[in-house]
Amino acid sequence: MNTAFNLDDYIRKVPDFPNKGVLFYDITSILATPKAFRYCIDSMVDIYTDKTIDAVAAIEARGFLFAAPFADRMQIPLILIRKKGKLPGKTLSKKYQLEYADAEIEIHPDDVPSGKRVLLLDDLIATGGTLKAATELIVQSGASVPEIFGVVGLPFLNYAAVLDPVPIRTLIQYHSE
Ligand SMILES: O=P(O)(O)OC[C@H]1O[C@H](OP(=O)(O)OP(=O)(O)O)[C@H](O)[C@@H]1O
Ligand SMILES: Nc1ncnc2[nH]cnc12
Repeated sequence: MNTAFNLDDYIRKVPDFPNKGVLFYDITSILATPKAFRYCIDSMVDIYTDKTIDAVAAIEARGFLFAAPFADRMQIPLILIRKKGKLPGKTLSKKYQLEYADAEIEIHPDDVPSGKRVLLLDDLIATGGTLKAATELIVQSGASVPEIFGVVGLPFLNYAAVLDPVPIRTLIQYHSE
C-alpha cells in the first residue's frame, strides 16, 4: 500500500449540497480516479485481512461501491441494506433520520449468517443514524456487528456516541463543515 497517498486530494467538497449549510464530501472523485479507488480497497483489505469478519453488509447506494470489490477480495458474503421498497421477498425495515432528511432501510434477514460477525460498511459516516439503524437490522437478523467501517468520517457530528459501543474505523476524517 502507498502510505504517502493523500486521499483528501480525491474527495470533492461541495458547499450547500443538497441543502444550504451542508458541506457535501463527494466520493465520486475517488471512483473516477483508479489509483484512489484502489488505495481505498487495498487499505480496507489490509485492515481486515487478519480480523475475523464472516460477512460484510453495506448501505445503498454509495456504500455498495466500496463493499462489492472488498467482499470479492476478502471472499466473504456481501449483504445489501437498501432503501425501502427495493428488496423483494421477506424483509426487516427500520426508520431513521439523516443529516438532511428522513429515511427507511431494509435487509433480507435470510441473507444474514446467523451468529456470525458482520462488518458494517459505508462510504461516509455523518450523524451515524444510517449505520445505527443498519446495526439494529443486522442484530435483529441474528448476527453481530463487531466493527463499523466508513471511507470518510465526520466525527464532529458525534457519530461515535450514536454508534457506541461498536468500534468505528475510517480512512479519513474531517473535523468541521
Ligand atoms: O451518518 P448519516 O447521517 O446517517 O449519513 C450517512 C449516510 O448518508 C449518505 O447516504 P444517502 O442516504 O445520502 O444515500 P446515497 O448513498 O444513496 O447517496 C451516506 O452514503 C451514508 O449512507
Ligand atoms: N456531509 C455529507 N457529505 C456526503 N455525504 C453525506 N451523507 C450525509 N452527510 C453527508
